[in-house]
Amino acid sequence: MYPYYPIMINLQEKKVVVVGGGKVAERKVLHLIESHADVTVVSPNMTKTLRVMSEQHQITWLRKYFEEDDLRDAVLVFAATNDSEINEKVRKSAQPQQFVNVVDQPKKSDFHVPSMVRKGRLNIAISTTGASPILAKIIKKDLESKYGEEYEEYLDFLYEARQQIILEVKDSAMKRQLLSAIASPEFLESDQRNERLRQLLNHELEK
Ligand SMILES: C[C@@]1(CC(=O)O)c2cc3[nH]c(cc4nc(cc5[nH]c(cc(n2)[C@H]1CCC(=O)O)[C@@](C)(CC(=O)O)[C@@H]5CCC(=O)O)C(CC(=O)O)=C4CCC(=O)O)c(CCC(=O)O)c3CC(=O)O
Ligand SMILES: NC(=O)C1=CN([C@@H]2O[C@H](COP(=O)(O)OP(=O)(O)OC[C@H]3O[C@@H](n4cnc5c(N)ncnc54)[C@H](O)[C@@H]3O)[C@@H](O)[C@H]2O)C=CC1
Repeated sequence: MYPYYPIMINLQEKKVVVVGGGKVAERKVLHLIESHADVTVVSPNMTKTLRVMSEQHQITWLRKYFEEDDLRDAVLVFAATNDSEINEKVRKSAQPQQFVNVVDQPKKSDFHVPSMVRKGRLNIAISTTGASPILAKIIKKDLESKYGEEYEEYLDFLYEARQQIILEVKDSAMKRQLLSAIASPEFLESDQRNERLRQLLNHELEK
């Protein structure tokens, strides 16, 4: 077992090809669309949800059986049919620089899709490296109860506050101290975050 390398990847306007249009393909496509990827599904038929997405031009549907040329220009490829021979053919058709996920062959996949907790800018990915997708889902539920909806607004605040601190505070020790201060339960729970930040900044800058 090789350790996989986790990254948060910006897929905006990147071409992603999903071969197969069943339940598993649908789950992958929904997350890809959330990330604004340019998704093409190659499959003679698709689930109702995928059909609606195609009608609404959220995805491109190539209504056909897979052919090698369908992978052209894709950065990511999902071999998500229910036919393991076709999935293998997809994998073999890919160029070395393309990353392929084979839904029924974890060991032959260049990447796995983790379970995800998303609260705005907070993005937690859970992987069991193929050992147990169900455990990944259980851990996700657990983390979802710990990191609730309040984190979305809080992270937006942290983002803005950090930009402001970087801009206004030149001393690196002071900067570090302020960045730590705002990443605390006190700020998470406060409903007067901006006022508190201003006070802190004024206090530090007067020193
Ligand atoms: C390797 C990986 C490759 C990949 O797909 O990227 C893979 C492979 C396989 N999954 C299988 C089955 C199931 N997968 C799920 C669910 C999810 N599977 C996901 C990811 C991954 N699945 C990657 C590793 C993730 C990790 O390392 O933890 C999640 C996290 C993300 C997503 O898919 O979006 C998503 C949870 C989404 C959520 O958080 O809600 C469920 C449960 C359910 O559906 O409720 C079952 C049924 C129970 C079971 O079998 O365990 C099978 C057997 C198929 C068969 O029986 O033929 C294989 C193939 C094999 O293992 O050989
Ligand atoms: N990685 C994961 O998370 C999981 C993987 N699986 C695996 O995923 C496979 C697919 O599962 P489902 O989506 O439920 O199957 P499904 O039967 O709902 O869908 C299969 C899709 O593949 C398409 N297809 C078949 N031959 C094709 C070809 N030559 N070219 C293009 N498309 C083709 C069909 O038209 C259909 O849309 C299962 O066989 C299972 O091994 C199952 C559960 C979870």
